[in-house]
Amino acid sequence: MDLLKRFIKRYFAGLSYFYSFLGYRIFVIVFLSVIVGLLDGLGLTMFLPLLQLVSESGTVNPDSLGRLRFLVDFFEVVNIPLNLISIFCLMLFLFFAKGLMLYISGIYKVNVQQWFIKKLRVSLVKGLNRLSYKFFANADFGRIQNTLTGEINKVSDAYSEYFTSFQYGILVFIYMVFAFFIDAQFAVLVSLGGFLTNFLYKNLYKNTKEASRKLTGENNVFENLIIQNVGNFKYLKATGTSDNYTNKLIDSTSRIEHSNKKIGKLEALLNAGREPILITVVVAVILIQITYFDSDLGPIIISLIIFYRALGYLVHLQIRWNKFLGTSGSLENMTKFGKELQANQEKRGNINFEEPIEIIELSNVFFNYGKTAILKDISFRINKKETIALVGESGSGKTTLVNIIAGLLPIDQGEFHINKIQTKDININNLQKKIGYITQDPVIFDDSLFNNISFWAEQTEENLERFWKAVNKAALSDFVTSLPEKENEKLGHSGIKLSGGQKQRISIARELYKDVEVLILDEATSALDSETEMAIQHNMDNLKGDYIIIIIAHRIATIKNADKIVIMKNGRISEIDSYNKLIRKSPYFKKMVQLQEI
Ligand SMILES: Nc1ncnc2c1ncn2[C@@H]1O[C@H](COP(=O)(O)OP(=O)(O)OP(=O)(O)O)[C@@H](O)[C@H]1O
Repeated sequence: MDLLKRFIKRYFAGLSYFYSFLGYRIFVIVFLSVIVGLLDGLGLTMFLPLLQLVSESGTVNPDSLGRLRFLVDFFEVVNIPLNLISIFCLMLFLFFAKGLMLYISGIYKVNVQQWFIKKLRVSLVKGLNRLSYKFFANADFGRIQNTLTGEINKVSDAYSEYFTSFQYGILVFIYMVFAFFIDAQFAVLVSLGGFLTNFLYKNLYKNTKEASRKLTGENNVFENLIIQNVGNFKYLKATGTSDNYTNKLIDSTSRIEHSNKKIGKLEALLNAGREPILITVVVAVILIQITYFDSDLGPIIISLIIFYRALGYLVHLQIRWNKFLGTSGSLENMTKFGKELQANQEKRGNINFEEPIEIIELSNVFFNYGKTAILKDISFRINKKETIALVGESGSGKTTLVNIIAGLLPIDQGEFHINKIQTKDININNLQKKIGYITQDPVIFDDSLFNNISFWAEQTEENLERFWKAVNKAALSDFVTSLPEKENEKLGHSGIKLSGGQKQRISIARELYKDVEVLILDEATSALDSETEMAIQHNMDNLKGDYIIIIIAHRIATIKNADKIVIMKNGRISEIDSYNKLIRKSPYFKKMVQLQEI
Protein backbone atom coordinates (compact mmCIF):
# COMPACT_ATOMS: atom_id res chain seq x y z
CA MET A 1 0.00 0.00 0.00
CA ASP A 2 2.80 2.30 0.98
CA LEU A 3 4.69 1.39 -2.17
CA LEU A 4 1.62 2.13 -4.28
CA LYS A 5 1.18 5.50 -2.61
CA ARG A 6 4.82 6.34 -3.25
CA PHE A 7 4.49 5.21 -6.86
CA ILE A 8 1.39 7.35 -7.41
CA LYS A 9 3.01 10.31 -5.71
CA ARG A 10 6.15 10.04 -7.77
CA TYR A 11 4.64 9.51 -11.20
CA PHE A 12 1.15 10.88 -10.89
CA ALA A 13 1.48 13.97 -8.67
CA GLY A 14 1.76 15.96 -11.91
CA LEU A 15 -1.30 14.21 -13.28
CA SER A 16 -3.50 15.24 -10.37
CA TYR A 17 -2.30 18.84 -10.77
CA PHE A 18 -3.07 18.82 -14.50
CA TYR A 19 -6.35 17.02 -13.88
CA SER A 20 -7.48 19.80 -11.56
CA PHE A 21 -7.30 22.16 -14.54
CA LEU A 22 -7.98 19.90 -17.52
CA GLY A 23 -10.53 17.37 -16.28
CA TYR A 24 -11.90 15.06 -18.99
CA ARG A 25 -9.47 16.46 -21.58
CA ILE A 26 -6.77 14.26 -20.10
CA PHE A 27 -8.78 11.17 -21.03
CA VAL A 28 -9.18 12.41 -24.59
CA ILE A 29 -5.39 12.82 -24.84
CA VAL A 30 -4.91 9.29 -23.48
CA PHE A 31 -7.58 7.88 -25.81
CA LEU A 32 -5.98 9.48 -28.88
CA SER A 33 -2.57 8.10 -27.85
CA VAL A 34 -4.03 4.62 -27.52
CA ILE A 35 -5.55 4.82 -31.02
CA VAL A 36 -2.23 6.01 -32.48
CA GLY A 37 -0.39 3.14 -30.75
CA LEU A 38 -2.91 0.54 -31.91
CA LEU A 39 -2.81 1.67 -35.53
CA ASP A 40 0.99 1.75 -35.48
CA GLY A 41 1.23 -1.71 -33.88
CA LEU A 42 -1.23 -3.20 -36.37
CA GLY A 43 0.63 -1.61 -39.29
CA LEU A 44 3.94 -2.99 -38.09
CA THR A 45 2.46 -6.45 -37.61
CA MET A 46 1.56 -6.52 -41.30
CA PHE A 47 5.28 -6.80 -42.04
CA LEU A 48 5.11 -10.44 -40.99
CA PRO A 49 2.76 -11.73 -43.72
CA LEU A 50 4.69 -9.47 -46.08
CA LEU A 51 7.97 -11.09 -45.14
CA GLN A 52 6.50 -14.55 -45.51
CA LEU A 53 5.09 -13.72 -48.94
CA VAL A 54 8.47 -12.60 -50.25
CA SER A 55 10.34 -15.48 -48.55
CA GLU A 56 11.15 -18.77 -50.22
CA SER A 57 7.88 -20.43 -49.19
CA GLY A 58 5.87 -17.62 -50.76
CA THR A 59 2.83 -18.25 -48.52
CA VAL A 60 1.57 -16.78 -45.30
CA ASN A 61 1.58 -18.94 -42.19
CA PRO A 62 -1.20 -17.48 -40.01
CA ASP A 63 0.01 -19.35 -36.93
CA SER A 64 3.28 -17.41 -36.85
CA LEU A 65 1.21 -14.33 -35.97
CA GLY A 66 0.23 -15.92 -32.68
CA ARG A 67 -2.93 -14.38 -31.35
CA LEU A 68 -2.87 -11.75 -34.04
CA ARG A 69 -3.77 -14.26 -36.71
CA PHE A 70 -7.20 -12.66 -36.89
CA LEU A 71 -5.47 -10.07 -39.05
CA VAL A 72 -4.97 -12.50 -41.91
CA ASP A 73 -8.23 -14.31 -41.14
CA PHE A 74 -9.89 -10.98 -41.84
CA PHE A 75 -8.76 -11.24 -45.48
CA GLU A 76 -10.46 -14.59 -45.81
CA VAL A 77 -13.69 -13.38 -44.22
CA VAL A 78 -14.06 -10.42 -46.58
CA ASN A 79 -12.91 -12.60 -49.44
CA ILE A 80 -9.86 -10.58 -50.46
CA PRO A 81 -6.92 -12.58 -51.79
CA LEU A 82 -3.93 -12.40 -49.48
CA ASN A 83 -1.19 -11.03 -51.71
CA LEU A 84 1.44 -8.31 -51.79
CA ILE A 85 -0.96 -5.69 -53.13
CA SER A 86 -3.71 -6.31 -50.56
CA ILE A 87 -1.21 -6.36 -47.68
CA PHE A 88 0.47 -3.19 -48.94
CA CYS A 89 -2.93 -1.50 -49.18
CA LEU A 90 -3.84 -2.47 -45.63
CA MET A 91 -0.45 -1.30 -44.35
CA LEU A 92 -0.78 1.98 -46.18
CA PHE A 93 -4.26 2.43 -44.79
CA LEU A 94 -3.10 1.71 -41.25
CA PHE A 95 -0.12 4.06 -41.41
CA PHE A 96 -2.10 6.85 -43.05
CA ALA A 97 -4.78 6.43 -40.41
CA LYS A 98 -2.07 6.56 -37.77
CA GLY A 99 -0.63 9.73 -39.33
CA LEU A 100 -4.06 11.33 -39.31
CA MET A 101 -4.68 10.40 -35.69
CA LEU A 102 -1.23 11.66 -34.76
CA TYR A 103 -2.06 14.97 -36.42
CA ILE A 104 -5.40 15.23 -34.63
CA SER A 105 -3.80 14.27 -31.33
CA GLY A 106 -0.99 16.83 -31.83
CA ILE A 107 -3.45 19.61 -32.53
CA TYR A 108 -5.64 18.61 -29.63
CA LYS A 109 -2.67 18.53 -27.28
CA VAL A 110 -1.52 21.98 -28.30
CA ASN A 111 -5.03 23.41 -28.03
CA VAL A 112 -5.44 21.96 -24.56
CA GLN A 113 -1.99 23.27 -23.62
CA GLN A 114 -2.85 26.83 -24.65
CA TRP A 115 -6.25 26.61 -22.99
CA PHE A 116 -4.58 25.32 -19.82
CA ILE A 117 -1.98 28.09 -19.74
CA LYS A 118 -4.63 30.73 -20.31
CA LYS A 119 -6.75 29.28 -17.52
CA LEU A 120 -3.73 29.15 -15.23
CA ARG A 121 -2.76 32.75 -16.06
CA VAL A 122 -6.29 34.01 -15.51
CA SER A 123 -6.58 32.15 -12.21
CA LEU A 124 -3.24 33.57 -11.05
CA VAL A 125 -4.05 37.11 -12.09
CA LYS A 126 -7.46 36.92 -10.41
CA GLY A 127 -5.90 35.27 -7.36
CA LEU A 128 -3.27 38.02 -7.20
CA ASN A 129 -5.83 40.78 -7.37
CA ARG A 130 -8.01 39.22 -4.69
CA LEU A 131 -4.96 38.68 -2.49
CA SER A 132 -5.24 40.25 0.95
CA TYR A 133 -3.07 43.34 1.29
CA LYS A 134 -1.73 42.12 4.61
CA PHE A 135 -0.30 38.99 2.95
CA PHE A 136 0.94 40.96 -0.06
CA ALA A 137 2.78 43.49 2.11
CA ASN A 138 5.01 40.72 3.44
CA ALA A 139 5.24 38.63 0.26
CA ASP A 140 8.32 37.92 -1.87
CA PHE A 141 7.81 40.19 -4.88
CA GLY A 142 10.47 38.41 -6.93
CA ARG A 143 8.63 35.14 -6.51
CA ILE A 144 5.30 36.68 -7.46
CA GLN A 145 6.76 38.25 -10.59
CA ASN A 146 8.77 35.20 -11.59
CA THR A 147 5.85 32.84 -11.02
CA LEU A 148 3.51 34.99 -13.08
CA THR A 149 5.94 35.35 -15.99
CA GLY A 150 8.86 32.93 -16.38
CA GLU A 151 7.49 30.10 -14.31
CA ILE A 152 4.21 29.97 -16.23
CA ASN A 153 6.15 29.17 -19.40
CA LYS A 154 8.00 26.45 -17.58
CA VAL A 155 4.71 24.94 -16.40
CA SER A 156 3.63 25.01 -20.03
CA ASP A 157 6.81 23.06 -20.89
CA ALA A 158 6.11 20.71 -17.99
CA TYR A 159 2.67 19.99 -19.48
CA SER A 160 4.18 19.26 -22.84
CA GLU A 161 6.90 17.00 -21.46
CA TYR A 162 4.54 15.23 -19.09
CA PHE A 163 1.97 14.33 -21.71
CA THR A 164 4.57 13.43 -24.31
CA SER A 165 6.07 11.07 -21.70
CA PHE A 166 2.58 9.80 -21.04
CA GLN A 167 1.97 9.20 -24.75
CA TYR A 168 5.27 7.38 -25.08
CA GLY A 169 4.41 5.33 -22.03
CA ILE A 170 1.17 4.29 -23.69
CA LEU A 171 3.01 3.42 -26.91
CA VAL A 172 5.54 1.32 -25.02
CA PHE A 173 2.68 -0.47 -23.30
CA ILE A 174 0.84 -1.14 -26.56
CA TYR A 175 3.99 -2.43 -28.28
CA MET A 176 4.54 -4.73 -25.36
CA VAL A 177 1.00 -6.05 -25.67
CA PHE A 178 1.61 -6.66 -29.39
CA ALA A 179 4.93 -8.34 -28.68
CA PHE A 180 3.16 -10.44 -26.09
CA PHE A 181 0.50 -11.50 -28.56
CA ILE A 182 3.06 -12.45 -31.19
CA ASP A 183 5.52 -14.05 -28.85
CA ALA A 184 5.24 -13.94 -25.05
CA GLN A 185 8.98 -14.53 -24.64
CA PHE A 186 9.67 -11.21 -26.29
CA ALA A 187 7.27 -9.40 -24.05
CA VAL A 188 9.16 -10.69 -21.04
CA LEU A 189 12.44 -9.55 -22.54
CA VAL A 190 11.06 -6.14 -23.42
CA SER A 191 9.87 -5.64 -19.87
CA LEU A 192 13.16 -6.82 -18.48
CA GLY A 193 15.23 -4.56 -20.76
CA GLY A 194 13.04 -1.58 -19.98
CA PHE A 195 13.05 -2.28 -16.29
CA LEU A 196 16.83 -2.59 -16.17
CA THR A 197 17.50 0.64 -18.08
CA ASN A 198 15.21 2.44 -15.66
CA PHE A 199 17.64 1.62 -12.87
CA LEU A 200 20.42 3.30 -14.80
CA TYR A 201 18.40 6.48 -14.95
CA LYS A 202 17.13 6.58 -11.41
CA ASN A 203 19.98 8.66 -10.06
CA LEU A 204 19.91 11.01 -13.03
CA TYR A 205 16.24 11.68 -12.39
CA LYS A 206 16.84 12.47 -8.76
CA ASN A 207 19.62 14.91 -9.53
CA THR A 208 17.62 16.63 -12.26
CA LYS A 209 14.66 17.13 -9.95
CA GLU A 210 16.89 18.59 -7.29
CA ALA A 211 18.58 20.96 -9.75
CA SER A 212 15.21 22.09 -11.09
CA ARG A 213 13.95 22.94 -7.61
CA LYS A 214 17.11 24.96 -7.00
CA LEU A 215 16.77 26.71 -10.33
CA THR A 216 13.25 27.94 -9.58
CA GLY A 217 14.41 29.31 -6.23
CA GLU A 218 17.33 31.09 -7.86
CA ASN A 219 15.14 32.56 -10.59
CA ASN A 220 12.87 33.98 -7.89
CA VAL A 221 15.86 35.62 -6.20
CA PHE A 222 17.11 37.05 -9.49
CA GLU A 223 13.70 38.47 -10.34
CA ASN A 224 13.54 40.10 -6.92
CA LEU A 225 16.97 41.68 -7.35
CA ILE A 226 16.05 42.98 -10.81
CA ILE A 227 12.80 44.53 -9.57
CA GLN A 228 14.75 46.37 -6.89
CA ASN A 229 17.48 47.35 -9.30
CA VAL A 230 14.98 48.99 -11.64
CA GLY A 231 12.92 50.48 -8.80
CA ASN A 232 15.92 51.93 -6.99
CA PHE A 233 17.92 52.77 -10.11
CA LYS A 234 18.32 56.45 -9.33
CA TYR A 235 19.52 55.84 -5.80
CA LEU A 236 21.99 53.14 -6.85
CA LYS A 237 23.44 55.43 -9.51
CA ALA A 238 23.59 58.57 -7.42
CA THR A 239 25.31 56.85 -4.51
CA GLY A 240 27.84 54.85 -6.52
CA THR A 241 26.41 51.63 -5.14
CA SER A 242 25.28 50.27 -8.49
CA ASP A 243 28.55 48.32 -8.96
CA ASN A 244 28.02 46.49 -5.69
CA TYR A 245 24.47 45.79 -6.63
CA THR A 246 25.52 44.60 -10.07
CA ASN A 247 27.84 42.11 -8.38
CA LYS A 248 24.90 40.71 -6.45
CA LEU A 249 23.04 40.25 -9.72
CA ILE A 250 26.07 38.64 -11.32
CA ASP A 251 26.38 36.20 -8.41
CA SER A 252 22.74 35.30 -8.77
CA THR A 253 23.17 34.85 -12.54
CA SER A 254 26.14 32.58 -11.92
CA ARG A 255 24.06 30.38 -9.64
CA ILE A 256 21.32 30.17 -12.29
CA GLU A 257 23.98 29.34 -14.89
CA HIS A 258 25.34 26.59 -12.67
CA SER A 259 21.92 24.96 -12.15
CA ASN A 260 21.01 25.21 -15.83
CA LYS A 261 24.37 23.69 -16.80
CA LYS A 262 23.80 20.87 -14.37
CA ILE A 263 20.39 20.12 -15.85
CA GLY A 264 21.89 20.35 -19.36
CA LYS A 265 24.70 17.96 -18.40
CA LEU A 266 22.26 15.40 -17.07
CA GLU A 267 20.19 15.70 -20.23
CA ALA A 268 23.26 15.26 -22.42
CA LEU A 269 24.20 12.11 -20.51
CA LEU A 270 20.75 10.72 -21.04
CA ASN A 271 20.83 11.54 -24.75
CA ALA A 272 24.27 10.10 -25.30
CA GLY A 273 23.50 6.89 -23.44
CA ARG A 274 20.38 6.24 -25.52
CA GLU A 275 21.80 4.45 -28.57
CA PRO A 276 24.49 2.33 -26.88
CA ILE A 277 22.00 1.06 -24.31
CA LEU A 278 19.40 0.39 -26.97
CA ILE A 279 21.82 -1.53 -29.20
CA THR A 280 23.11 -3.54 -26.24
CA VAL A 281 19.61 -4.62 -25.34
CA VAL A 282 18.69 -5.44 -28.96
CA VAL A 283 21.85 -7.47 -29.55
CA ALA A 284 21.29 -9.32 -26.30
CA VAL A 285 17.73 -10.15 -27.34
CA ILE A 286 18.79 -11.44 -30.78
CA LEU A 287 21.45 -13.59 -29.19
CA ILE A 288 19.03 -15.01 -26.64
CA GLN A 289 16.39 -15.68 -29.29
CA ILE A 290 18.77 -17.45 -31.64
CA THR A 291 20.87 -19.32 -29.12
CA TYR A 292 18.28 -20.48 -26.63
CA PHE A 293 14.87 -20.42 -28.27
CA ASP A 294 15.69 -21.43 -31.82
CA SER A 295 12.71 -19.41 -33.02
CA ASP A 296 11.48 -18.74 -36.58
CA LEU A 297 13.18 -15.81 -38.24
CA GLY A 298 9.86 -14.14 -39.27
CA PRO A 299 8.38 -13.61 -35.81
CA ILE A 300 11.85 -12.70 -34.50
CA ILE A 301 12.20 -9.92 -37.04
CA ILE A 302 8.69 -8.59 -36.45
CA SER A 303 9.11 -8.82 -32.72
CA LEU A 304 12.43 -7.06 -33.09
CA ILE A 305 10.89 -4.27 -35.09
CA ILE A 306 8.23 -3.88 -32.43
CA PHE A 307 10.75 -4.38 -29.68
CA TYR A 308 13.19 -1.88 -31.14
CA ARG A 309 10.39 0.60 -31.51
CA ALA A 310 9.19 -0.03 -27.97
CA LEU A 311 12.68 0.45 -26.62
CA GLY A 312 13.17 3.54 -28.73
CA TYR A 313 10.03 5.01 -27.23
CA LEU A 314 11.10 3.87 -23.80
CA VAL A 315 14.33 5.79 -24.15
CA HIS A 316 12.45 8.80 -25.49
CA LEU A 317 10.11 8.41 -22.58
CA GLN A 318 13.06 8.49 -20.21
CA ILE A 319 14.49 11.59 -21.88
CA ARG A 320 11.15 13.39 -21.88
CA TRP A 321 10.51 12.33 -18.30
CA ASN A 322 13.85 13.77 -17.31
CA LYS A 323 12.92 17.00 -19.10
CA PHE A 324 9.66 16.99 -17.20
CA LEU A 325 11.59 16.56 -13.97
CA GLY A 326 13.75 19.50 -15.10
CA THR A 327 10.62 21.63 -14.92
CA SER A 328 9.09 19.88 -11.93
CA GLY A 329 10.49 22.52 -9.57
CA SER A 330 8.33 25.02 -11.41
CA LEU A 331 5.30 22.79 -11.10
CA GLU A 332 5.86 22.40 -7.37
CA ASN A 333 6.32 26.15 -7.02
CA MET A 334 3.16 26.81 -9.03
CA THR A 335 1.11 24.35 -6.98
CA LYS A 336 2.34 25.93 -3.75
CA PHE A 337 1.86 29.46 -5.06
CA GLY A 338 -1.70 28.68 -6.21
CA LYS A 339 -2.53 27.29 -2.78
CA GLU A 340 -1.03 30.33 -1.05
CA LEU A 341 -3.05 32.67 -3.26
CA GLN A 342 -6.21 30.75 -2.40
CA ALA A 343 -5.46 30.66 1.31
CA ASN A 344 -4.74 34.38 1.51
CA GLN A 345 -7.62 35.87 -0.43
CA GLU A 346 -9.20 38.94 1.10
CA LYS A 347 -12.53 38.28 2.70
CA ARG A 348 -15.48 40.03 1.14
CA GLY A 349 -18.88 40.30 2.75
CA ASN A 350 -22.15 39.83 0.90
CA ILE A 351 -23.67 43.26 1.28
CA ASN A 352 -23.41 45.23 -1.95
CA PHE A 353 -22.74 48.65 -0.58
CA GLU A 354 -24.33 51.17 -2.96
CA GLU A 355 -25.61 53.91 -0.62
CA PRO A 356 -23.69 57.14 0.06
CA ILE A 357 -21.19 56.98 2.92
CA GLU A 358 -22.62 58.89 5.87
CA ILE A 359 -20.67 57.76 8.93
CA ILE A 360 -17.38 55.93 9.37
CA GLU A 361 -16.97 54.63 12.89
CA LEU A 362 -14.21 52.68 14.61
CA SER A 363 -14.80 51.31 18.14
CA ASN A 364 -12.00 49.84 20.26
CA VAL A 365 -10.08 48.69 17.20
CA PHE A 366 -6.86 46.68 17.57
CA PHE A 367 -4.55 45.67 14.74
CA ASN A 368 -1.40 43.51 14.79
CA TYR A 369 1.33 42.63 12.34
CA GLY A 370 2.26 39.14 13.50
CA LYS A 371 2.60 39.42 17.26
CA THR A 372 3.34 43.15 17.23
CA ALA A 373 0.43 45.34 18.23
CA ILE A 374 0.38 48.26 15.79
CA LEU A 375 -2.95 49.92 16.61
CA LYS A 376 -4.43 49.81 20.08
CA ASP A 377 -7.92 50.64 21.21
CA ILE A 378 -8.75 53.09 18.42
CA SER A 379 -12.17 54.71 18.62
CA PHE A 380 -13.37 57.64 16.57
CA ARG A 381 -16.04 58.68 14.17
CA ILE A 382 -16.04 60.56 10.87
CA ASN A 383 -19.25 62.16 9.71
CA LYS A 384 -20.36 62.90 6.18
CA LYS A 385 -18.29 65.59 4.45
CA GLU A 386 -15.95 66.00 7.41
CA THR A 387 -12.25 66.65 7.04
CA ILE A 388 -10.09 64.68 9.45
CA ALA A 389 -6.36 65.11 9.84
CA LEU A 390 -4.03 62.52 11.33
CA VAL A 391 -0.80 63.73 12.89
CA GLY A 392 1.82 62.06 15.01
CA GLU A 393 5.34 60.74 15.09
CA SER A 394 6.71 58.53 12.40
CA GLY A 395 5.67 54.90 12.98
CA SER A 396 2.77 55.89 15.25
CA GLY A 397 0.32 54.03 13.00
CA LYS A 398 -1.25 56.75 10.81
CA THR A 399 -0.84 54.87 7.52
CA THR A 400 -2.01 51.63 9.09
CA LEU A 401 -5.13 53.39 10.34
CA VAL A 402 -6.04 54.81 6.93
CA ASN A 403 -5.29 51.42 5.37
CA ILE A 404 -7.94 49.99 7.67
CA ILE A 405 -10.41 52.69 6.69
CA ALA A 406 -9.63 52.03 3.02
CA GLY A 407 -10.49 48.36 3.57
CA LEU A 408 -6.92 47.22 2.84
CA LEU A 409 -6.32 45.72 6.27
CA PRO A 410 -8.81 43.76 8.37
CA ILE A 411 -9.10 44.66 12.04
CA ASP A 412 -8.11 42.06 14.63
CA GLN A 413 -10.40 43.25 17.41
CA GLY A 414 -13.11 45.83 17.94
CA GLU A 415 -15.70 47.07 15.48
CA PHE A 416 -15.56 49.02 12.25
CA HIS A 417 -18.89 50.28 10.91
CA ILE A 418 -19.84 52.28 7.87
CA ASN A 419 -23.37 53.70 8.04
CA LYS A 420 -23.89 51.39 11.05
CA ILE A 421 -23.11 48.31 8.91
CA GLN A 422 -20.20 46.09 10.00
CA THR A 423 -17.55 46.41 7.31
CA LYS A 424 -16.81 42.69 7.44
CA ASP A 425 -20.31 42.10 6.02
CA ILE A 426 -19.79 44.55 3.16
CA ASN A 427 -18.35 43.63 -0.23
CA ILE A 428 -15.23 45.69 0.35
CA ASN A 429 -14.52 46.12 -3.34
CA ASN A 430 -17.84 47.92 -3.67
CA LEU A 431 -16.86 50.27 -0.91
CA GLN A 432 -13.37 50.86 -2.28
CA LYS A 433 -14.85 52.20 -5.53
CA LYS A 434 -16.03 55.15 -3.44
CA ILE A 435 -12.56 55.81 -2.04
CA GLY A 436 -9.76 57.86 -3.51
CA TYR A 437 -6.31 57.14 -2.09
CA ILE A 438 -3.32 59.34 -2.76
CA THR A 439 -0.49 57.26 -1.38
CA GLN A 440 2.91 58.33 -0.05
CA ASP A 441 4.50 57.33 -3.37
CA PRO A 442 2.14 58.75 -5.97
CA VAL A 443 1.04 56.09 -8.43
CA ILE A 444 1.85 56.91 -12.05
CA PHE A 445 1.22 54.44 -14.88
CA ASP A 446 3.48 54.33 -17.92
CA ASP A 447 0.89 55.87 -20.25
CA SER A 448 -0.60 59.20 -21.33
CA LEU A 449 -1.70 61.86 -18.89
CA PHE A 450 -5.32 61.43 -19.94
CA ASN A 451 -5.22 57.68 -19.34
CA ASN A 452 -3.48 58.21 -16.00
CA ILE A 453 -6.22 60.50 -14.77
CA SER A 454 -9.26 58.90 -16.41
CA PHE A 455 -7.98 55.36 -15.80
CA TRP A 456 -8.19 54.45 -19.49
CA ALA A 457 -11.61 55.95 -20.17
CA GLU A 458 -12.64 56.57 -23.76
CA GLN A 459 -11.71 60.09 -24.95
CA THR A 460 -15.26 61.27 -25.49
CA GLU A 461 -16.26 64.90 -25.21
CA GLU A 462 -17.97 64.19 -21.91
CA ASN A 463 -14.92 62.42 -20.46
CA LEU A 464 -12.61 65.17 -21.67
CA GLU A 465 -14.77 67.71 -19.89
CA ARG A 466 -14.62 65.61 -16.74
CA PHE A 467 -10.86 65.33 -17.20
CA TRP A 468 -10.36 69.11 -17.39
CA LYS A 469 -12.61 69.63 -14.39
CA ALA A 470 -10.47 67.26 -12.32
CA VAL A 471 -7.27 68.82 -13.68
CA ASN A 472 -8.48 72.30 -12.72
CA LYS A 473 -9.48 71.21 -9.23
CA ALA A 474 -6.04 69.67 -8.71
CA ALA A 475 -4.27 72.90 -9.82
CA LEU A 476 -2.80 71.07 -12.78
CA SER A 477 -4.21 72.94 -15.77
CA ASP A 478 -1.16 75.19 -16.34
CA PHE A 479 1.08 72.16 -16.36
CA VAL A 480 -1.13 70.22 -18.80
CA THR A 481 -1.45 73.10 -21.25
CA SER A 482 2.33 73.60 -21.19
CA LEU A 483 2.96 70.02 -22.38
CA PRO A 484 3.72 69.53 -26.10
CA GLU A 485 1.12 66.76 -26.41
CA LYS A 486 -1.21 68.24 -23.77
CA GLU A 487 -3.46 65.52 -22.27
CA ASN A 488 -1.92 62.93 -24.57
CA GLU A 489 1.61 63.43 -23.24
CA LYS A 490 3.25 60.15 -22.21
CA LEU A 491 4.45 60.20 -18.62
CA GLY A 492 7.19 57.55 -18.79
CA HIS A 493 7.92 54.71 -16.43
CA SER A 494 6.71 55.62 -12.90
CA GLY A 495 6.40 59.20 -14.12
CA ILE A 496 10.17 59.55 -14.40
CA LYS A 497 9.79 62.85 -16.30
CA LEU A 498 7.69 64.47 -13.56
CA SER A 499 8.52 66.35 -10.39
CA GLY A 500 7.33 64.98 -7.06
CA GLY A 501 4.69 67.70 -6.81
CA GLN A 502 3.42 67.07 -10.33
CA LYS A 503 3.08 63.37 -9.60
CA GLN A 504 1.03 64.10 -6.53
CA ARG A 505 -1.25 66.52 -8.32
CA ILE A 506 -1.83 63.95 -11.06
CA SER A 507 -2.85 61.36 -8.50
CA ILE A 508 -5.14 63.87 -6.82
CA ALA A 509 -6.73 64.63 -10.21
CA ARG A 510 -7.23 60.90 -10.81
CA GLU A 511 -9.21 60.56 -7.60
CA LEU A 512 -11.27 63.63 -8.37
CA TYR A 513 -12.04 62.28 -11.84
CA LYS A 514 -13.17 58.99 -10.26
CA ASP A 515 -15.87 60.87 -8.38
CA VAL A 516 -15.21 59.47 -4.96
CA GLU A 517 -16.94 60.04 -1.64
CA VAL A 518 -13.89 59.62 0.58
CA LEU A 519 -10.55 61.17 -0.23
CA ILE A 520 -7.52 59.83 1.62
CA LEU A 521 -4.29 61.79 1.32
CA ASP A 522 -1.23 60.17 2.83
CA GLU A 523 1.35 62.94 3.16
CA ALA A 524 0.14 64.22 -0.16
CA THR A 525 1.63 67.61 0.52
CA SER A 526 5.10 66.46 1.59
CA ALA A 527 6.84 66.72 -1.78
CA LEU A 528 5.37 70.01 -2.91
CA ASP A 529 7.07 73.38 -3.14
CA SER A 530 5.42 75.97 -0.89
CA GLU A 531 3.67 77.72 -3.75
CA THR A 532 2.08 74.53 -5.11
CA GLU A 533 1.39 73.44 -1.58
CA MET A 534 -0.60 76.58 -1.03
CA ALA A 535 -2.48 76.05 -4.28
CA ILE A 536 -3.32 72.50 -3.34
CA GLN A 537 -4.26 73.52 0.15
CA HIS A 538 -6.52 76.15 -1.32
CA ASN A 539 -8.08 73.47 -3.55
CA MET A 540 -8.39 71.13 -0.61
CA ASP A 541 -10.23 73.85 1.25
CA ASN A 542 -12.47 74.09 -1.80
CA LEU A 543 -13.00 70.32 -1.76
CA LYS A 544 -13.74 70.47 1.94
CA GLY A 545 -17.38 69.84 2.46
CA ASP A 546 -17.79 67.93 -0.80
CA TYR A 547 -16.10 64.76 0.41
CA ILE A 548 -15.03 62.98 3.55
CA ILE A 549 -11.36 63.92 3.58
CA ILE A 550 -8.77 62.08 5.64
CA ILE A 551 -5.33 63.66 5.50
CA ILE A 552 -2.14 62.34 7.00
CA ALA A 553 -0.05 65.45 7.29
CA HIS A 554 3.28 66.44 8.68
CA ARG A 555 2.76 70.14 8.06
CA ILE A 556 0.28 71.56 10.48
CA ALA A 557 -0.33 74.55 8.20
CA THR A 558 -2.13 72.38 5.65
CA ILE A 559 -4.64 71.04 8.14
CA LYS A 560 -5.53 74.17 10.05
CA ASN A 561 -9.04 74.04 8.64
CA ALA A 562 -9.68 70.37 9.33
CA ASP A 563 -12.82 69.65 11.33
CA LYS A 564 -10.94 67.27 13.59
CA ILE A 565 -7.29 66.59 14.19
CA VAL A 566 -6.39 63.15 15.50
CA ILE A 567 -3.07 62.93 17.32
CA MET A 568 -1.54 59.45 17.20
CA LYS A 569 1.10 58.19 19.63
CA ASN A 570 2.50 54.64 19.70
CA GLY A 571 -0.50 53.17 17.95
CA ARG A 572 -3.04 54.93 20.17
CA ILE A 573 -5.11 58.06 19.71
CA SER A 574 -3.84 60.48 22.29
CA GLU A 575 -6.20 63.34 21.42
CA ILE A 576 -8.95 64.39 19.02
CA ASP A 577 -10.15 67.93 18.61
CA SER A 578 -10.19 70.99 16.41
CA TYR A 579 -7.02 72.98 15.76
CA ASN A 580 -7.98 75.83 18.04
CA LYS A 581 -8.95 73.62 20.93
CA LEU A 582 -5.84 71.46 20.62
CA ILE A 583 -3.58 74.49 20.65
CA ARG A 584 -5.11 75.43 23.96
CA LYS A 585 -5.31 72.07 25.66
CA SER A 586 -2.50 69.89 24.20
CA PRO A 587 1.07 70.85 25.11
CA TYR A 588 2.31 68.20 22.63
CA PHE A 589 0.35 69.73 19.76
CA LYS A 590 1.33 73.25 20.76
CA LYS A 591 4.99 72.23 20.72
CA MET A 592 4.58 70.66 17.28
CA VAL A 593 3.03 73.84 15.90
CA GLN A 594 5.73 76.01 17.44
CA LEU A 595 8.52 73.84 16.08
CA GLN A 596 7.03 73.99 12.59
CA GLU A 597 6.55 77.72 12.73
CA ILE A 598 10.24 78.11 13.49
N1 LIG B 1 3.94 45.09 6.48
C1 LIG B 1 4.31 45.34 7.74
N2 LIG B 1 4.73 44.34 8.53
C2 LIG B 1 5.11 44.56 9.80
N3 LIG B 1 5.10 45.78 10.37
C3 LIG B 1 4.69 46.83 9.64
C4 LIG B 1 4.27 46.67 8.28
N4 LIG B 1 3.92 47.89 7.82
C5 LIG B 1 4.10 48.75 8.84
N5 LIG B 1 4.55 48.14 9.93
C6 LIG B 1 4.85 48.76 11.24
O1 LIG B 1 3.68 49.37 11.71
C7 LIG B 1 4.01 50.56 12.45
C8 LIG B 1 3.13 51.70 11.99
O2 LIG B 1 3.49 52.03 10.67
P1 LIG B 1 2.73 53.16 9.87
O3 LIG B 1 3.26 53.14 8.48
O4 LIG B 1 1.28 53.02 10.07
O5 LIG B 1 3.23 54.46 10.62
P2 LIG B 1 3.05 56.01 10.23
O6 LIG B 1 2.54 56.69 11.44
O7 LIG B 1 2.24 56.12 8.99
O8 LIG B 1 4.55 56.42 9.95
P3 LIG B 1 5.13 57.50 8.90
O9 LIG B 1 4.64 58.84 9.35
O10 LIG B 1 6.59 57.36 9.09
O11 LIG B 1 4.66 57.08 7.57
C9 LIG B 1 5.49 50.80 12.25
O12 LIG B 1 6.13 50.42 13.44
C10 LIG B 1 5.88 49.86 11.12
O13 LIG B 1 7.16 49.36 11.34
